Amino acid sequence: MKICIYGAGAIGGYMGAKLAKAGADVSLVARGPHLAAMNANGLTLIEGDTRETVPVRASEDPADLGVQDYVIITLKAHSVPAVVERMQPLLGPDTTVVMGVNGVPWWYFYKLPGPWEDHRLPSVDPGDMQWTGIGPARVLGCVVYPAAEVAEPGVIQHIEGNRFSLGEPDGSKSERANRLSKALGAVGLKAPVRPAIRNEMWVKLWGNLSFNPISALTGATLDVLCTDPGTRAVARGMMVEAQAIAETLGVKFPIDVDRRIEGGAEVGAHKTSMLQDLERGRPMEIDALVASVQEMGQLVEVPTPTIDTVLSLIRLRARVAGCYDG
Ligand SMILES: NC(=O)C1=CN([C@@H]2O[C@H](COP(=O)(O)OP(=O)(O)OC[C@H]3O[C@@H](n4cnc5c(N)ncnc54)[C@H](OP(=O)(O)O)[C@@H]3O)[C@@H](O)[C@H]2O)C=CC1
Ligand SMILES: CC(C)(CO)C(=O)C(=O)O
Repeated sequence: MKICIYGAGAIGGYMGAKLAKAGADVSLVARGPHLAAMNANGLTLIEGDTRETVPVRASEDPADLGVQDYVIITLKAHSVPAVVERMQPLLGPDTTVVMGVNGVPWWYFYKLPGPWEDHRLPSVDPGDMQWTGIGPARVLGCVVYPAAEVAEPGVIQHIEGNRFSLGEPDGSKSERANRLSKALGAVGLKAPVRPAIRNEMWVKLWGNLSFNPISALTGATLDVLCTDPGTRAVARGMMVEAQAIAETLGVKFPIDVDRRIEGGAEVGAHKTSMLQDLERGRPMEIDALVASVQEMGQLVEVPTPTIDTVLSLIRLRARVAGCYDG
């Protein structure tokens, strides 16, 4: 089974190191000093007290790697449209593409029964580039739970978690999902196949939608922003609006908003990825995490006054910092 991880930074590097260590046929698409370090010295994974280095096959050019059974995309959401053309050599008629990316996925409405079936989302898929160039029939949904970072080029620091939930857009228990689930399970990751992946996606998105921009606007870590009465109320307002949108689309939430905020607080003094990106002057995932939910609200005619307010603030904050051009 040939697996290629496209955008093997923190999350893709973590998964790639686990697969490579177990002898899987895995290759990585990466770039810059991180790619150079992996090719020179191998990929190092620090997990708990263990530090292990494995040789990996890595390239910036997908044409070096050939047609794959699975392409697992672990780029930041805004980086995907630009690589669709470049990834074509990896895609054959039977290639499955797993979107290991936070936020509302571009394929969200594919095979979603109801009035919006096959609707496209310009906020995450401008010009339908992914819908046309990857194709929703190839896609296996994924919710990414581990936390990791690139500690230095070629070195991945695992922080916590090992679950990558998988799910077909139509909820079926497919052969392709089961095969990947087993392959990831065999290397020590958890990859359950879920019958309703969108439900799980929204629970994760609740946090990213609200905690990420609030942390970037305030500089506060999760423990602080989830317990300060003012920012907690803002997060709650955004989550309640998101819940109304999702429920209109048929989503069922297994927990309530307050439990989700408590879960955020329990993570502790953690800087969200959006705050980290702002501090490092890197592009921020504002469209996939926040603008996409506003767009869905407009589609299903659910008002989003709190999301609108926070979105306008975070957009301007990010533009001023040179981290966003939307
Ligand atoms: N890190 C985490 O703890 C978590 C992340 N996620 C989500 O997972 C996704 C991936 O995040 P993360 O792993 O942190 O991101 P990273 O930025 O660490 O990884 C993406 C990698 O892709 C590389 N890349 C970008 N464009 C290209 C290109 N054109 N060709 C080759 N390589 C490229 C980047 O290089 P460069 O650095 O040069 O841009 C980077 O090394 C995001 O959606 C994120 O929100 C979800 C849960 C937790
Ligand atoms: C906020 C958090 C920890 C969970 O919602 C996250 O996923 C992120 O930092 O991007």
